[in-house]
Amino acid sequence: MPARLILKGVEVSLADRERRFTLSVPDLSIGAGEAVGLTGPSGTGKTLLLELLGLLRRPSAVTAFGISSDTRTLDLASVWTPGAQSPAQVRADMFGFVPQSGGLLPFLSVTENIHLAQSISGREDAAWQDHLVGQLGLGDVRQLRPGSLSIGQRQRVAIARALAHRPAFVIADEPTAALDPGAASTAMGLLIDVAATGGAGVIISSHDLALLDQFPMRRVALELVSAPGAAEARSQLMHQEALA
Ligand SMILES: Nc1ncnc2c1ncn2[C@@H]1O[C@H](COP(=O)(O)OP(=O)(O)OP(=O)(O)O)[C@@H](O)[C@H]1O
Repeated sequence: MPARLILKGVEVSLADRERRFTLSVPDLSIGAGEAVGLTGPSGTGKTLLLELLGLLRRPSAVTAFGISSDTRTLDLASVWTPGAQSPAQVRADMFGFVPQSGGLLPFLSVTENIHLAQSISGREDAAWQDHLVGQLGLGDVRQLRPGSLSIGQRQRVAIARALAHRPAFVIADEPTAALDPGAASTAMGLLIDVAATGGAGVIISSHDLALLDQFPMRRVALELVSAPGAAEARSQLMHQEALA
């Protein structure tokens, strides 16, 4: 059985002196090769949810949070326990990230940026790297540095880099926000296709509902559920029908 990311009864909070925000995920499951679109009004916790999934935030409550397959279950809630595999190790091993605007290293070429993900994880695979460069239409610019690429090309490099080490899951936070509608649609389609080809599950946040509607993916949304004026703002993950 391919890997499946499973969350049940998971909560994560942000707090400072004046306020507290809690995101609740009653139930979320993302399978290998599956694409999930994440939406929700500004401030409902989309980035926080993606940070939780990518082990950048420690959950405050967990019934189940793990990656399961036939051969093993990796308990993601235990990565903060001393002596366990660290969040950074598990993150580098299991996840790829596509940030809002590239996040590429400016002094490395396209190929070197993509290859870095393989060398960090110890998963060198020149054939897969060449496949990604080809599928993402980057063959003609592979020797160039990010500064001489268009924004759309940079996002395609970021997609290739996120998938280069064959992660089980890809987390994309507003990956097309900086692109014009045509380039956004191309990049979104490629992200979904390339992730599926690599057998990776992908979760993509976007404000652009019309863009998400172009692709046949499962949809989840965050909604604010706290009463107005409540001491703690609370948001919750809801499941929606795919519209495409
Ligand atoms: N230190 C903090 N303490 C309490 N609440 C916080 C803190 N930092 C951020 N928040 C709140 O957490 C909520 C979730 O933020 P997050 O950035 O995840 O939302 P988002 O849905 O990604 O927003 P956007 O669509 O505008 O990017 C926001 O309402 C924000 O105001």
